[in-house]
Amino acid sequence: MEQTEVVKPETLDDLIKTLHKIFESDTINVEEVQSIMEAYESKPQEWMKFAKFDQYRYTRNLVDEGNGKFNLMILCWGEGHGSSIHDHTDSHCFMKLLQGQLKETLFDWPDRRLQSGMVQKSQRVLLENQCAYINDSIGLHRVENVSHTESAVSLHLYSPPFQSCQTFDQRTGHRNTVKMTFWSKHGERTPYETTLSQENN
Ligand SMILES: N[C@@H](CS(=O)O)C(=O)O
Ligand SMILES: [Fe+2]
Repeated sequence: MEQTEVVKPETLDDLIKTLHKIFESDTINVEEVQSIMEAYESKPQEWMKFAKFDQYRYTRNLVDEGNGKFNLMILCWGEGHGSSIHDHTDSHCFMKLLQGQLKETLFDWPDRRLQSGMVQKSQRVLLENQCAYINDSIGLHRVENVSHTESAVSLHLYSPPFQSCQTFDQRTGHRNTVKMTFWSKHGERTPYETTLSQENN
């Protein structure tokens, strides 16, 4: 596959422009997107307007709709906040750390017939500016900010965009489909009613 030279995006706007270009193509090169996202050096003043925290759970804040090809969003994780075990609805998922650290735990898909517990496959800590990648064929994950003193902020790109995912009970492997909502869009808080159904955390 054709891999264009990785030019370091100097700003978040720069990164967004480059992503628009890359996603004009119908085939996407995972390594290319990952390196571009990793090459952007996080500068809080560039993303602060999107970083809105909630006291109780992580928030999802839409940054850019990628011409319908991807959703780019900033997730804000307070101390001790974490997601459930979940899938990514057959999309590509890129996750770059803008601030702090996040622990990612990987799981295999549970066998529907066995109804047994889910055993973790691996675990890693993502550091500032690193960019991880997952999709449903790699498996499922849980993401947590395990710090008691530092918040964390991450930049996620999903392609194609999706509005719901499946969450899994670690003890039984039982799954639920949950709707995913935005705490804010383009820096503006989403009206209250539309955020009620968020359940992935
Ligand atoms: N995939 C999750 C965030 S994470 O835990 O990877 C979400 O979009 O809410
Ligand atoms: Fe995820």
